[in-house]
Amino acid sequence: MSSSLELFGWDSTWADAFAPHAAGGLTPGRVVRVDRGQCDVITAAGPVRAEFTRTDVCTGDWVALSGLYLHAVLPRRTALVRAAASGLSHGQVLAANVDVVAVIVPCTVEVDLGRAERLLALAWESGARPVVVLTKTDACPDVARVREQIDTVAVGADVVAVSAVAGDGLDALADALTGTVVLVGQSGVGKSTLATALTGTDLAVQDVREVDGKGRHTTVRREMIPLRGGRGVLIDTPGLRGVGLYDAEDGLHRAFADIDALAADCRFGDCAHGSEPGCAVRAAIDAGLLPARRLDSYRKLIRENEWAAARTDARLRSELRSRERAFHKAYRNQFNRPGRDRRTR
Ligand SMILES: Nc1nc2c(ncn2[C@@H]2O[C@H](COP(=O)(O)OP(=O)(O)OP(=O)(O)O)[C@@H](O)[C@H]2O)c(=O)[nH]1
Ligand SMILES: [Zn+2]
Repeated sequence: MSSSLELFGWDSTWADAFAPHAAGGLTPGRVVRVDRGQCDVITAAGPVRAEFTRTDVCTGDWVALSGLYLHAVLPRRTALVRAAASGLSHGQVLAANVDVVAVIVPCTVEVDLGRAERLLALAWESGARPVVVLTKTDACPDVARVREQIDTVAVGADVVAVSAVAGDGLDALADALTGTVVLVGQSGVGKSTLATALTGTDLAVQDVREVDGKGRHTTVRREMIPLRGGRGVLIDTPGLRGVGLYDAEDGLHRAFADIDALAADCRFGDCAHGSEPGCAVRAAIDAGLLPARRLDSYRKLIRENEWAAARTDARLRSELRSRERAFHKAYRNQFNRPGRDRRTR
C-alpha cells in the first residue's frame, strides 16, 4: 500500500482486515472529517469527499470506499467516547483508532487533580495509551511540586513536562506522541500551541477553501494532521472539552489501579473503605502513602459514571413511555371517531 496511507497509520493489520474488501474491488481510506452525510477521506490517491448513509462514522475510522460511496467501516481498535450531549441516550464517539490520548495539564494554575483523573479514566477506557503533558513550565515557579502532585494521579501513564514558549521538552514529547494522537484538556491549557509545535501547522489557519461536490466554495477544517517527522497524525476534533464519563468502569479501574491494588488486601471483599476493620486502603491513607483526596475522587467518579448510566436508562424509559402514550392516543382517536377524519378529507 502506498506510503501516503502509511503516514496516516495504515499497517499490515489494517491490510488484513481490509483484504475481503480489496477482493471486492473497494478502496481503503481514513476518515479525516465528518459532516452530515458526507465525509473527507484520505486515500492512496489523495483526499476525496465520500457519501455515506450509516450513522456510526467518525474521524479516525478506516473505511472501504466503492467509488465515492462509503461502503464499510473496519472494526475499531480503540474509540474515545464521551457521554453524549443532552437529548441523546448513548455515548458519542469523538475519535476512532486513537493510539495515544495526551491529557494536557497546565502548571500555571493550581493543578485540578480531579479533572486529570477523569480524563485519564476516559483515556484508559478508550483503549489508547494515556500520556500526561504538563504545559507552560516556563511560567511556573515550582515545576517539581506540580510534577509530584501529578505523579500521584498518573498511575501507569508517562508524564512529560514542556514549554512551548522556551521549547523545553518538545523532543521528549514528540517521542511520546506517536501513531494517532489526540490532545484533551480544558480551554486555554495550551492544546493549540502544542498542536502547532507538533505538526508544524498552525491549526488556527488550517481552514482551507475548497469546492464541494455541488461546485460551491466551502471552508473545510481538516481534523487529522500529520505529525512532524512522519511519526503519526494528530486528530483535532471539536468537542474534546468538558468530557463526561460514559460507561467507563474499566477505564476507572485502570486509572485507579493503585487503590484497587491496596483494596485487594482489605479484610472484606466488599470493603467500602469506610470504618471497616482491616481496611488496607484506610491504612495506606493513615500511613501517608495514599492521599485521602484520591479515594474521594475515585468514589466521586464511580458515582458520576453510574449516574450517567442511570440517567440514559431513565431517558430511554421515558422515551418508550411517551411513544406508548402516543400510540394509545392515536388508537383511541381512530376507533372512537371512525370515519369522521376520513370523510372530511
Ligand atoms: N507561558 C506559556 N504560555 C503558553 C504556553 N503554551 C501556550 N501558552 C499560552 O496559553 C494560552 C492558551 O494557549 P492555547 O494553545 O490557545 O490553548 P488551548 O488549549 O488550545 O485553548 P482552546 O483553543 O481555547 O482550547 C495562549 O495565550 C498561549 O500563548 C507555554 O508553553 N508557556
Ligand atoms: Zn477497604
